[in-house]
Formats: sequence, structure tokens, C-alpha cells
Amino acid sequence: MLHVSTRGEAPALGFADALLAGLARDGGLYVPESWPGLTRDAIQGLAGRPYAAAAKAVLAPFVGGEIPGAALGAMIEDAYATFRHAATCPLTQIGDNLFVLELFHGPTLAFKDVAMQLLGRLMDHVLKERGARATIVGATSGDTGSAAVEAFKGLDRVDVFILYPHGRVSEVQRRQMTTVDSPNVHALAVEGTFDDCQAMVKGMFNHARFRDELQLSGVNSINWARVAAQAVYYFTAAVALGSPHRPVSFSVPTGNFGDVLAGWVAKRMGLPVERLMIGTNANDILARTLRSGVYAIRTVQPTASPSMDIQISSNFERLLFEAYDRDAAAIRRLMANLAQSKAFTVDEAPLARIHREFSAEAVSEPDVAAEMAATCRATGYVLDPHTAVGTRAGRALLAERPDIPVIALSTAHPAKFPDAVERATGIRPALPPHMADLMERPERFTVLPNDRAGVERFIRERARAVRGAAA
Ligand SMILES: Cc1ncc(COP(=O)(O)O)c(C=O)c1O
Ligand SMILES: N[C@@H](CCOP(=O)(O)O)C(=O)O
Repeated sequence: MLHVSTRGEAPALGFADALLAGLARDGGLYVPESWPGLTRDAIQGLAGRPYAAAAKAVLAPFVGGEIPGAALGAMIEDAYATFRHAATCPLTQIGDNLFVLELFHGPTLAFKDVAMQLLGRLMDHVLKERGARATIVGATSGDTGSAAVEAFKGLDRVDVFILYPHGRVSEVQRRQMTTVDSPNVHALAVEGTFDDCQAMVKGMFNHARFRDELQLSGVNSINWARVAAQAVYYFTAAVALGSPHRPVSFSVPTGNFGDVLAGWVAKRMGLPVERLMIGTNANDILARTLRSGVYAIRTVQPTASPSMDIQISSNFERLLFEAYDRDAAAIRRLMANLAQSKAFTVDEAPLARIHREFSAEAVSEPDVAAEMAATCRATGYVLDPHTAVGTRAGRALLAERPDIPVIALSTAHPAKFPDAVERATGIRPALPPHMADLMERPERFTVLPNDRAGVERFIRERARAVRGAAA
């Protein structure tokens, strides 16, 4: 299976090359050149199977034989053995036809582990096969970074540099990145926002000399393999509720648009999904875009769901590529407008295509807190603030179609955001036993100004020092 860039000016790559490349060399994002499908029988056959079995069935067509089936299967088994729930990603009912898909039973308590545990193994496998090494640079608003640190710590073929916005992640998130004592892990606190960190990472990929010298790889959802791995839980959740015989809708707390895009991919592969709800917090660029067609960047506002404090939703580019019938020139034009004037307008026909499958709701800060409080009062279930955006937006779908089950993605364990949860519910969720001493562990991080050249210099020097010490 070849992968093409949304901007049409980078070489098409196979799965393993796209996995290591991260961002395409023309600044675009890789997508498979065509969408594989699963038959109704194959989808039905996932019912009752372990999560790893579903992952093998969904991911095999994307990998396309580039990694032998037995090796891929072993990596998948291994990745999901790290989860602390027998079902890996279980469903819980919290209302009439309203379900929560718990994606937080992995090592770092957020949905990022689902893809990252596999990505770490896949990258290590490909690098070993090629006798190569890589420098991973990632931008995080808190969860991708901790999941990446956990997945890549101690690997001798990769150095990991994680850029996070200084002072804008929760204490638990920060400590998950800064307390891992492994020489190949580097936590960089950038004096800026997540969008600044993400722009810096993309800038590094577009800086050809730096990219080649350090053999850069990316683990954000700009990496196609991340999105593919996230498509799996849409299948397992829908099948548990009777798909393919019964359609379901999903409500997804959204920031960088990777997770909800994975739901769209599952639908393209044949899963009967009625609606995909994009739930945003007060950083509502996507809700505004669906309403008006105008994608316009505003200043990011800090909220109780900091992982979604994002204005530039990278993966929206992948959806636009499809909505524009894969017209790469149109995508280049939109992205040039964004770079020049911090805005672009989606044309009428592509916007109408997006509306056919997606809805969007922005959930205000008081409504997020009210959703956490009301759910806890009514059911005893404690939502984290990101999940609360999803359940609240999901209720809007139910108001329109009460007969179609809505699955809200629960993207983080409430203990990652104890202050916000306690403010809303009066309950302070405890960290699970494997993290009980997190607050006592020593931290190691470097604060850097919001300046790409300076961060590149730091990464180059640090990578040289680590490689020199290891040689
Ligand atoms: C806890 C949590 N929920 C939701 C999101 C949004 O996911 P996405 O960026 O894939 O839209 C993120 C990160 O972006 C997150 O960390
Ligand atoms: N919320 C994310 C932001 C980055 O998203 P990604 O899915 O593109 O890695 C985070 O926690 O870092």
C-alpha cells in the first residue's frame, strides 16, 4: 500500500517509510493512496474477539505485507498486554443510549497509549531491520508526550525530544514526561502554546538539512500510523453494540483532529457510522469552521481540558484532502492562505460533504463542569474534563436521534486532571497504584524560549552528546 501526501509534491511511500517519515517533505500529511475495506462478515467476525485480534484485522490491509503477519501480530499482542483492563478499551453505559468508550487503561492513562504502544514497537522493528536510528521530535499539550516517553524510553535506536508548553499542562502530565530517568528521553518546556510547539516541530521537518542530519521521525498524529491504530477502537466499540447490523454515532473530544479522523477512516473501511460529532472546548475553531466555512485562528484560551487547547488542528488537512476529492493543489492553496493570513475558507461543495458526516459542538467551560457534576450525581461515574466535552456534545446527537446509540470517547483518566475534577464533582480521583509515587519522583526538564533555531541547536547538541556517550 502506497501513501500519498495531501499536498501532492512529495514521493509516495510504503507503510514503513511513511511510519518513519512523519510529515511529508512537501509539508503535507501522508494518507493511503486508496481506502481498504472490511466486509460486513469481517466486521461481524470481530464481535467477542480480543482487542488485539481486532487490531490485526483492521491494520493488516494498511501494513500491506511490509511487516510479516507473525511479527506484526506479536507486536500488537505485546502492545495491548500493557493495558490494565481485560477488554483493553471497555464500554460503559452512562445514560439512555449514551456510552463511554474508556481509552485510558494504558500505561499513561490517556487514549494516546492505544496507538503509541504499538507505534513504539513498529518503529523499533523497522529501525532494527534497517540498522538505522532516529531522532523523534514531538509536540504535546500533555498526553502525546507522556505516551511517547513511555513507549520509547530505553530504546537504543531512538532519541526522543518532547516539546510541551511551559506551565500549560497539568502537574500529572508534566511529571509523566519529566520523571522518566532514561538518557534517550528529553522533555523541553517551551515558553509558548501547544500551537507554537507544533509549528516548531513542523518547521524542523521542513528544514531539510536538520531533518536529514538527525534522521527526524514524528509521533504526533501527523504520523499516519497513529491514526490507523486509532481506527481500531471504533470497530470494537461499534461491534459491541451490534454493528454492522446497527448503526452507531461517535462523539469525540477534539483538538488536533486525529482521533475523530480515525473514526472517519473506520467509516470509510465499511463501519456503519451514522454521525461523527466533533466536540471542542472553548478553543472552538472546528465548530466555527463547520458553521461558517471559515477556518480562522484566534488566540488560544486556557481551559480545564488543556490537552485540547489547540487552534491549529493538523489532521483537518487530511479531511479537507478527501472533501476536495484529493485535489492537492486546492490543499496547497488553503494552507498557503493559512500561513499568510491565519485563515482560509472551505468552498461550498467540500463543506457540504463534511456536513454529511460530521456535526460539531463547542462546549463552554461552565457546561464542561456542569456535565462532570451532573454525570457524577446521576450515575456515580467520574468523567475527566476532556471526556465531558465528548459526552456533552454527544447529548446533542441524542436529542436529534434518540434511537441511535452514541459512543463518547473517554480520552483520559480523571486522575490526570484532579483539580478540575475535584472542582466540578467534589471528588479527587487517585492515581492508580503504578503511579502512586509520581509526585515524589525527581524531575528533569529544560526550559527553552519559543525560538525554533535555538531549540534545533539544543536538540542537535544533546543528540550528539547522547550518541557520543553511547558509542
Ligand atoms: C485527553 C485528550 N482528549 C482529547 C484530545 C483530542 O484528540 P485529537 O488531538 O486527536 O483531536 C487530546 C489531544 O489532542 C487529549 O490529550
Ligand atoms: N492533545 C495532544 C496534542 C497532540 O496531538 P497528536 O494526537 O497530534 O499527537 C497531546 O496531548 O499532546
